[in-house]
Amino acid sequence: MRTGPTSSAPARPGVRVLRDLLRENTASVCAALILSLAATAATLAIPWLVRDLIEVLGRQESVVGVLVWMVPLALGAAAASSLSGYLLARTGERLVLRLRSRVMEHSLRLPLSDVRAAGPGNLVARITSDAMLLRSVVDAGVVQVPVAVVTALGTIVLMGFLDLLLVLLAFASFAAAGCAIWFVLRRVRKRYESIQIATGMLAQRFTTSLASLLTIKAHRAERRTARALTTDADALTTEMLRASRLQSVVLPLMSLGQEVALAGIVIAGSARIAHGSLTLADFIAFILYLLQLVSPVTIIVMGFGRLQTGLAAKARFEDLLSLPTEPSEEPAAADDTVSPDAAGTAAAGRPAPARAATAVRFDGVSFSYDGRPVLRDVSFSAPRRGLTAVVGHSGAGKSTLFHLVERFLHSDRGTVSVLDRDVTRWTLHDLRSRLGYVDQSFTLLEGTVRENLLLGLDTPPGQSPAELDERLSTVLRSVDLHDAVHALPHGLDTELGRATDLSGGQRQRLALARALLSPAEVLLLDEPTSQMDAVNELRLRDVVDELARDRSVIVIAHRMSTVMHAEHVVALKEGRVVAAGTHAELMEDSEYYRNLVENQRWAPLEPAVSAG
Ligand SMILES: Nc1ncnc2c1ncn2[C@@H]1O[C@H](COP(=O)(O)OP(=O)(O)OP(=O)(O)O)[C@@H](O)[C@H]1O
Repeated sequence: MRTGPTSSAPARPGVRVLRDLLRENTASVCAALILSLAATAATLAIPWLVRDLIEVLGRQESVVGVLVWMVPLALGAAAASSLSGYLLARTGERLVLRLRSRVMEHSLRLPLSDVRAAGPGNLVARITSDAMLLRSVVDAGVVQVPVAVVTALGTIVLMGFLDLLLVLLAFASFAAAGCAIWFVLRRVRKRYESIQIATGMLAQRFTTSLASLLTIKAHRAERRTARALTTDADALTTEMLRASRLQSVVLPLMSLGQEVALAGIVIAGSARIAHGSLTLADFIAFILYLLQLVSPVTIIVMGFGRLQTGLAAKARFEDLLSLPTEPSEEPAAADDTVSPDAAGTAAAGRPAPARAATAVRFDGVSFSYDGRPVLRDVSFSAPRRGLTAVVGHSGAGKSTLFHLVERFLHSDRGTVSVLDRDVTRWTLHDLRSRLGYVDQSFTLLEGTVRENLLLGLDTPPGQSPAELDERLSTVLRSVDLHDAVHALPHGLDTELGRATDLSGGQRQRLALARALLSPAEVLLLDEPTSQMDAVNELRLRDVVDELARDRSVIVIAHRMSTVMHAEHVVALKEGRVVAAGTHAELMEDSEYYRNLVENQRWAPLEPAVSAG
């Protein structure tokens, strides 16, 4: 089975999410790095100047010469450090913004099957918690840890100038603690991978639960759903606690190393002072450097911890961004059935296939979901103009036909053509701009009525805002929605989807109004009147007839009235076309169709007329 247009395309290897993002912010990162190094250099000089100060005081000389250096250096270090911190935070925020928009756009361009497999909640977790974790790679990995390493090395070198033996002593204590910490941090990274998976699962279940809230409430399943969510939250907490247990030993291990070093140095240092091989000023400077070493070592240790978690997030981003998106702009292969035909495309203002005899054609098409055959050797065609109805029992494969036309899915065998051209030879953009699609759940986006109506239109219908409003009003009137929309708090500019929404039938009519505005040559309507009352259905049938006058309208119909009205009816049974023709022909020739009509719940709205 191929479940998406791109599943045959090779995965993009080696998406370097961090490198790409950093490249866009090189200047800020470099500035932050330079400022931080400058602050480090100034900080390193301070204990040395303290040593000079003690010596000057010992000789009872003026301290002004030393303070002239010390004060500006201390103030400069503070200023440079704070500016570097701000630049780093700004870069981090920009990076998160860029990353989020890249992930959101990429997710929207993925094949439907990949989005379903990943789960919307998991994708949401990428732009929330994972984005923040990746940010820490920039904070810690690009500036803080490298600068801390430089600071620590510089401090150790200066300590070496003061007393090499004491340095070796300090180094041995820190090295022992460092080895233990390294071992712990490696395990922390593994824990964080599990934490992010658990976070994604929780987000996924919560998102799905909120989307199904109506059903949950109607079935009084709040408590049961909350219990399932709590189980997922528990799993997350367990993982967090495991990570916290590991992390909780890191700082004490470091303190222990520092205390052992301090104790050893005080003992050894006192002995060396008594022996005359170390001055008091050098010893105090050495202790100051040792205390100063704590900060960079803490940054290194904690930074490595954050890096581990950030790198785990980075790997997840790279996995997601490596998934190939739908190829929207691949060049269409040469096809001599296609040529500019301005007359046929005045509405759309773009080239269309010339001599297109059929709007949609299926030639020996088979398709299966995970090896389970859904369509078997399907062949039929829908003419360039007029109404074609597709009928069949629930689960017969009717919606799957539309998904193949739209290239949401790819056939296993056979060819699907639109306007006499194999769908795989259209660019996705061109293909989908020629198709108008009203899906089964007549989905509206969260946005205003106006935005919903204009969705997918490259050019608004109307030169001026007044003309546009007039056009929208006409279309709304034709689906009997004009008064309902104008009764909304802000009319066309009312936000739908949250506090204000439409009824099921109104949503359906709005989705149809959107199709009416579309200049698409082929309209695919998946049960467009399922939620309408008889009056609205009759009205809508007239609208569809009007549409079918100069375009092809293919409708998946459960209502008898729609089917009888069609010029062409295709009957589908368990994924096979069992009959095709007019309603009258099928009533005559097809037992399956007769049974469908006789056993159906559809009630004719008017006496049957012979179609075709
Ligand atoms: N995403 C999916 N993954 C796996 N199987 C699927 C998926 N979508 C649909 N199916 C299966 O494919 C078969 C055909 O589904 P399809 O939605 O095309 O039927 P239909 O004729 O449109 O049904 P209905 O009239 O109830 O909408 C069904 O058996 C269904 O269970």
